[in-house]
Amino acid sequence: MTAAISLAVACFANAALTLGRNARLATHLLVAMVAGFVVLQVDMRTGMAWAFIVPPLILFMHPPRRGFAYVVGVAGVLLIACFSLHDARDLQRADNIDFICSFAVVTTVSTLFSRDLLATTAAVTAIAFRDPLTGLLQRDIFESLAKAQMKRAAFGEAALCVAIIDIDNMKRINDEWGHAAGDFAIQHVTRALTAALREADLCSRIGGDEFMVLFNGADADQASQIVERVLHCVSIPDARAPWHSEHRLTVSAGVAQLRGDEKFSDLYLLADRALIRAKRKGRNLVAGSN
Ligand SMILES: Nc1nc2c(ncn2[C@@H]2O[C@H](COP(=O)(O)OP(=O)(O)OP(=O)(O)O)[C@@H](O)[C@H]2O)c(=O)[nH]1
Repeated sequence: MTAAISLAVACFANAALTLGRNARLATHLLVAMVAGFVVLQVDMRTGMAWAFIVPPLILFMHPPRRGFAYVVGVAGVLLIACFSLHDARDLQRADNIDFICSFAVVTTVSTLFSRDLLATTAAVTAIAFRDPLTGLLQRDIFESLAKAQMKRAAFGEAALCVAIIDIDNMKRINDEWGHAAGDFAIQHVTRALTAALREADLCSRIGGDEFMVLFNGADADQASQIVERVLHCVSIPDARAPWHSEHRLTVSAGVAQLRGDEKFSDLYLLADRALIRAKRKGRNLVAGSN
């Protein structure tokens, strides 16, 4: 009865902590309570029977990568505690040996299952969050990450900028060398972005031939310099390009810096207007928003 009440209290505390977004502490608490419940059972047999829920519980609540080591650790401690606290004669009983073997099997199967789950989760995340042609972030994921970073930047000292980068004369590439050539151009620009951007910069293909970058900790001048590097990388000819030497691939860009409490849509508009100015000035240029 006491054990059942403590388990109920543990579940309640866990739910409260999880709702309060302290999920890690909630997990540790629940695992500790269940492990305590298992160890303090009146006899080893009942304790071991309850122990069966520990590995699946940990793997359900913990991210699988950490759950892998955590489950083995908790299961080991649990077994040692059961052995030390209960009557040693219990060990002689064949059915308890059966319990221990079954527990080991449940632990192993749960752990293997967690590895599968990890691989599946990674694959699904890659499909859901990434643009299939470029591997860059999907627009809506980029937008929500950018909004979160903008909120943080509004409270802090660090500057924040966004840039919109658009391939020049993409329609001509598609019309003259086909859509596969257009796709090649998009991938070429993606490679240039990956080479020129810093690790902290967020990048997305927000539309057909249009990319957006968020520079955290860079003002308009610094962001423009990085975008200039992108322009330089794009201009390096690729021998595999379907247009050979008949075309020179270039991009234009508009940069806007967060000055006050602008929303994401305001910054987008400023960067987009700057991009239009860069196109009007003759393309292959970076323009600022002022
Ligand atoms: N190959 C390919 N083409 C695309 C894709 N998405 C959009 N496009 C094409 O990209 C072109 C975009 O053209 P615009 O940006 O409007 O114009 P542009 O020819 O690039 O001219 P400027 O932007 O003014 O330099 C259109 O022809 C679209 O059909 C894609 O995923 N693959």
